[in-house]
Amino acid sequence: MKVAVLGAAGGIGQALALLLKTQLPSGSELSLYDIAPVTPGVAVDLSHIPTAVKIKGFCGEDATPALEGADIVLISAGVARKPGMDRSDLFNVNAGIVRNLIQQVATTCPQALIGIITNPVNTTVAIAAEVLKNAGVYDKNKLFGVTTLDAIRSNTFVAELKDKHPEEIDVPVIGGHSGVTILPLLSQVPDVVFSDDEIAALTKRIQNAGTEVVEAKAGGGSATLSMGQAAARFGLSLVRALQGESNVVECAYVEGKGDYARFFAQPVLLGRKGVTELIDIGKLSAFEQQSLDSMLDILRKDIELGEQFINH
Ligand SMILES: NC(=O)C1=CN([C@@H]2O[C@H](COP(=O)(O)OP(=O)(O)OC[C@H]3O[C@@H](n4cnc5c(N)ncnc54)[C@H](O)[C@@H]3O)[C@@H](O)[C@H]2O)C=CC1
Ligand SMILES: O=C([O-])CC(=O)C(=O)O
Repeated sequence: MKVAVLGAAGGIGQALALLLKTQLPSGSELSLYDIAPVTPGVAVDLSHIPTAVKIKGFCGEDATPALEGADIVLISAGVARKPGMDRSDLFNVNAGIVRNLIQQVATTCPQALIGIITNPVNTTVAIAAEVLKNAGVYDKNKLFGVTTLDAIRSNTFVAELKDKHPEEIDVPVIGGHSGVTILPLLSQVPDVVFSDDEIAALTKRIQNAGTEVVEAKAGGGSATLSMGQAAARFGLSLVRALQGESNVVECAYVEGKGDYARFFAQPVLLGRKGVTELIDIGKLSAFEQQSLDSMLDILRKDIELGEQFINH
């Protein structure tokens, strides 16, 4: 099993690489790539941790050596938000970065499962899909926008509010990954009852949680450590699915049936070939249905922007 992290010298990339070095199954290979010259050094640093995971670091313009033979590629390369910015403000820089990296994935490891972390996820996943499609190697079951951070935040905030253990809580989060497109399905959390006010406040906090971190870091970037944890959880779920484990379910932003938008975050069953089943989003409360209806225009426009960036 080989996992490649692109953007590995960054805040997310380094946290993710550390978690993968300590948690990937024995015999795995971990490959770190970033344009930053420090990247081989990050790999040397991590290589001193005594786990049976081989690690190598690569830097410069060419990601190919890092991608050769990769089964899973996780991409966090790109710029992060500063206070006052929206995720969509990152499009100008990050769209080109994702396009270039995915072009290299398309030629070097087209069969790999790909997880896109780089924002704006609503748009960068559409960019990746179009690049892969134009290269003739697109498999919609193998491309994921990583929205796991929305799920782990929801679990944390609900547990805090209801005095539960966070690991007992599993909130499905659907839609996309920015502002009102992030929709936690709080009505589906078993054995927890919320007042209408609690639902409204929690939903807003989950939608604004990225901004909460951006403001708290005061110009020093956005979520990196919690995102490292979220990406590691998602990446390790992909590993378990590739190894044949059954019942591996995660919420992720995928190209599904198109009932709501071409790409939509929802629970998916993972298997050896990526998504093996789209799990229905179930029954929504009136509040959730209304929130879903009113986000769709925004989500569809975000997706269109990515498609046009490649096919203009
Ligand atoms: N999906 C999600 O839930 C989340 C996504 N993010 C996004 O993840 C991205 C990365 O965030 P951080 O790690 O905090 O940023 P960072 O600035 O700490 O790291 C980004 C890394 O990307 C590298 N990079 C830039 N251009 C590159 C290229 N062409 N090829 C390879 N590497 C390149 C940089 O050298 C840097 O090491 C941002 O776009 C951020 O908005 C952040 C948090 C959550
Ligand atoms: O808010 C940001 O810019 C980073 C991000 O996606 C998150 O923390 O959810």
